[in-house]
Amino acid sequence: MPPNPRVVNLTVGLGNVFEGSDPPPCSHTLRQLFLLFLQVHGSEDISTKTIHEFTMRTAILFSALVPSAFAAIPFLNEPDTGFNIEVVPTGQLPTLSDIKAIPDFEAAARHFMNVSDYSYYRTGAGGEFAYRRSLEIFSQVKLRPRTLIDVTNISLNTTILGYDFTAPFFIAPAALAGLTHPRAELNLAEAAGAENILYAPSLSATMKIEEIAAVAVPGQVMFHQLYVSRNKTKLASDVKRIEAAGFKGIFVTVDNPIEGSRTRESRYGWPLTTDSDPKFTWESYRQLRNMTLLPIIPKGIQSVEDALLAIQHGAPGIYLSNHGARQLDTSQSPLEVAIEIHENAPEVFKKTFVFADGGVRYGTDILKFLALGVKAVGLGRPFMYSNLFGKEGVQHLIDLMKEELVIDASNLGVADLKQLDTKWLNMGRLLAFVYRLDKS
Ligand SMILES: Cc1cc2nc3c(=O)[nH]c(=O)nc-3n(C[C@H](O)[C@H](O)[C@H](O)COP(=O)(O)O)c2cc1C
Repeated sequence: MPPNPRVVNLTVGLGNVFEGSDPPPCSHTLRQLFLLFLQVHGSEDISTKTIHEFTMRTAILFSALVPSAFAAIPFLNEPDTGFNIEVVPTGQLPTLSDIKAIPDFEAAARHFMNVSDYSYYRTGAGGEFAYRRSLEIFSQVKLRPRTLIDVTNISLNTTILGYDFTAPFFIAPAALAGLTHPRAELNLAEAAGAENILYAPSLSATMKIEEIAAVAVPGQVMFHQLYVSRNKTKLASDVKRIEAAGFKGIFVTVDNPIEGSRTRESRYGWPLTTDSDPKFTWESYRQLRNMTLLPIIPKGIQSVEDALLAIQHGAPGIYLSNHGARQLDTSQSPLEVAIEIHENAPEVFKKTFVFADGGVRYGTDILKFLALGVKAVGLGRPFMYSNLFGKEGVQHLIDLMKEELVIDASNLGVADLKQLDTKWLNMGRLLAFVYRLDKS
């Protein structure tokens, strides 16, 4: 018997609806389900009511099945794009020109670094569920390209808190760059200077605050990360040193009242690199702001409530981050935080400058953050891995990302990055993956 065209249309349509799930349930399965449904109901009638009932039941069925299907997909350190690190002799790096995309740097690092040092960079907290989600969530967010748009003049130039840079991405603060290169943070600062992108060294850097500042090229703007020390004399001294060395802004880390439980790293006896004050509150944030004229941006905002509190307490910017998922496992990914804010208090993106990082590896990842209203997007681990190749490696990463961004923006049909908004994203599908706050 030829298939009933109405059944075919309906099931193909439903296939599209559920295509956001991964793997997509195919139209064939849906057709079988629908035929089964008709059989159970003992009816040949395909009325609107029957279709409606079938749709509702199938939706319920798939909403139960899809998350488990998704969870069953094994995590890939890097998607397979044909980079064969196995041909490189053990203990050697590939040639830099073989690094064609940002994830290649991590494959090279895992191959080259000793397991203890690699584990320090790579570690997430707990079972690393948040680490994996921060990376995987981007592939669940779909782009909606527009066509027939002149994209010949895309500029990546951007302004961050009044300072001009050549790209809307930056080098996020990460401790101990010396594990990858003897010149440690100096390479990162120099590459950022040569390319005119923002770099914010960590307070737990291998090099001293002043040593990093000394390699800045004339006019180069850098921010600095700050942990709020329990020792108030040290805290005052840290702030003064950052200011005196010429840094133009401070990211104060607020997502680590105490260090996270980092299982992978703990196997190798890594000591704590911070002495964060667990008593640090919004009131102390106000006091900290009185210690300097530099803008102090809370780094590690993970909810719409805290984004609003930061604005209430006069923060000149906020930084959405879960510390590379190193603090609290199963904390929502920063992309989800951006969505949460966009859904519940979109004015945040207008009232304050929003930075974000976490799992960013592709040009499209950056475009998704920008579409939600984030203005500057950070990368942590990739830059640390790129430092294995020295300053040249860091610059190679920056060039790759700039190139990808232009290519991706062109194919998305965005002539000007400032035009990006959620119309370029499939928001409906996206919201199916995030926790939506109860507005009642
Ligand atoms: C090895 C390592 C060290 C880090 N050290 C710091 C730090 O000292 N201060 C801080 O605020 N964040 C630190 N972070 C978090 C980064 O600033 C950033 O939030 C995170 O790496 C972004 O995620 P990504 O690695 O997926 O890009 C560190 C991250 C890594 C991987």
